[in-house]
Amino acid sequence: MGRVIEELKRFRELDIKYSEGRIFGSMCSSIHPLAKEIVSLFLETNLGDPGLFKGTKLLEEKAVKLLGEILKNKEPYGFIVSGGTEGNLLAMRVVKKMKGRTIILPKTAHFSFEKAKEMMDLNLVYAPLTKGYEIDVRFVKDYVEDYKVDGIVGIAGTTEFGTIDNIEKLSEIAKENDIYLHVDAAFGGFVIPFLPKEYRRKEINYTFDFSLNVDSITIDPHKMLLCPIPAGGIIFKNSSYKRYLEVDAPYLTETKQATILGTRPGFGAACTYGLLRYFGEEGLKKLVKEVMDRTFYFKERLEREGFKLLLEPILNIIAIEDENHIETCKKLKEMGYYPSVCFNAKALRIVVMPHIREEHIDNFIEVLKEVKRD
Ligand SMILES: CC1=C(O)/C(=C\N=C/Cc2ccc(O)cc2)C(COP(=O)(O)O)=CN1
Repeated sequence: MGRVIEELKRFRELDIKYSEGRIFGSMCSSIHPLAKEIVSLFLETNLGDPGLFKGTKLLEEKAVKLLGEILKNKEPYGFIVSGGTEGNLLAMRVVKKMKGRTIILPKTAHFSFEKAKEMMDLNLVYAPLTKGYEIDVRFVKDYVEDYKVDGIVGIAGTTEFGTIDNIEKLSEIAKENDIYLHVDAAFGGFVIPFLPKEYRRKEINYTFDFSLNVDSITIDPHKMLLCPIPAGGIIFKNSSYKRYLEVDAPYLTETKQATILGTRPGFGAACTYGLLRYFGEEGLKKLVKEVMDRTFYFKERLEREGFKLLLEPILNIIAIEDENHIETCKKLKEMGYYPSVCFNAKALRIVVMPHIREEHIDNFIEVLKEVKRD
């Protein structure tokens, strides 16, 4: 066995480690030490055959219940799945069966909806963005008055900018027109509810949960809850949505299966429950405050060096204006730094995850200055 491990270690050494402080474009981070212990406990569990793993299935149900509490839903129905992509795919599966195939969504929508379109033959209508990079609600309101729309997608914490669509207004449109509303809070779900008041702005509507007329929400533990991959979350308003998801699964210990993955790990559910119990509301508020403090340290340092941000950070995501953002990003990667780029704007994209410390920010800014000098 030692021979195999030695060979595998040589490959692992080729990976960049979050702890090196050079990964600036990831929405994942170093997993919490507690998670490592939970993974080893639940590594061989399979939620694809829950009758064999009754304890692990109970933990998934308890994790869904705790996510329901965060999302103001007393009777949540859902799963800990492989990621935000599977969460969004499951929501689109329900929309198509329940209502139909036309979905209106913002241009900031994650590309997982393009996968859903190809897999389910959806008709996606991309709504334009406001100057604040939120979905243009007026466009949505006008469009649904003229055309049949079956589902609306709003993003609570966009991948590119961390902006928050006005879910309250979208929920009013959805209710008035009997349209399904899915909220993609894959990233924002573990940030927005815990955002300190000093980082909340009066012009932004932060409400995105089931207190509104919302049918489903994606919320990913393997992003800001520091769970190991894979751990996505999909929560529906209640168990009435079950009938649109379940297929017969004759040879399993249970006769129905709803998720896209059949055989699926149980440690994601165990880590979600374990870390939610470990952190609690105060722990998550502390974690979010830390990354927001560092986001604004980053902002101030950048602006002091003459860089311009595309918008004031809303969550722990920074967009740095750059006419040659693709080239700049390429050069930074050649120098060993890994930010990302925006799609709907000429800007470098930075996600300030917990593994990024102030000294990493200082080093990044020195390298960025060098790249921009050349
Ligand atoms: C709003 C939204 C997202 O920002 C998102 C992923 N985002 C970012 C995924 C990512 C993670 C680590 C990394 O190094 C690079 C990218 C997904 C898909 O989530 P996934 O399937 O878990 O990747 C859905 N919605």
